[in-house]
Amino acid sequence: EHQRLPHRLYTLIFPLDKTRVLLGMKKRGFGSNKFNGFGGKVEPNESIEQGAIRELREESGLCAQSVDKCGLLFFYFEDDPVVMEVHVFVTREYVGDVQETEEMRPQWFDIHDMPFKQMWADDPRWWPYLLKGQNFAGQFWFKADQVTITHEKLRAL
Ligand SMILES: Nc1nc(SCCc2ccccc2)c2[nH]cnc2n1
Repeated sequence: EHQRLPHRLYTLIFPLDKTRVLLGMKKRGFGSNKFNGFGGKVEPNESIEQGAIRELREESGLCAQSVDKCGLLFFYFEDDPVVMEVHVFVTREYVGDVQETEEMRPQWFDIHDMPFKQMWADDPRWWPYLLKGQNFAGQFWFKADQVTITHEKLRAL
């Protein structure tokens, strides 16, 4: 029988504003000291989309009025059996004032000047699809260092 590896659901959401994207410098926990979108685990009592909206509000103070699904990413880490299933969203309609939180120090970046050196190693691979509005699906296999990508699959949907 085909043993499916256990998956855990996560969200990742990027607020866009014309030629800028809001990223957060993660101050603690998983992915700390990297710029990333806002996100985290999906709670049992919410949809994936509601989870993305909740995380954005909790981590940046922004309330998304609408979100667009833009990608699906699977991350495998050496010596960790649980696969991260990350649903990626963008939002262009949001209200509220950006604020620093315990989790995140938000910062706007020009989309053509992304701080990729301070982001996850896979991000430069799928960001061109996100910017072109092309939905994408990707799988990335990492070494235990969480930096080295040993294998990847990525395609436009
Ligand atoms: N951009 C990006 N993001 C993540 S995790 C995003 C989802 C998450 C998970 C846990 C806490 C908060 C947010 C990545 N993992 C491996 N490569 C990656 N690239």
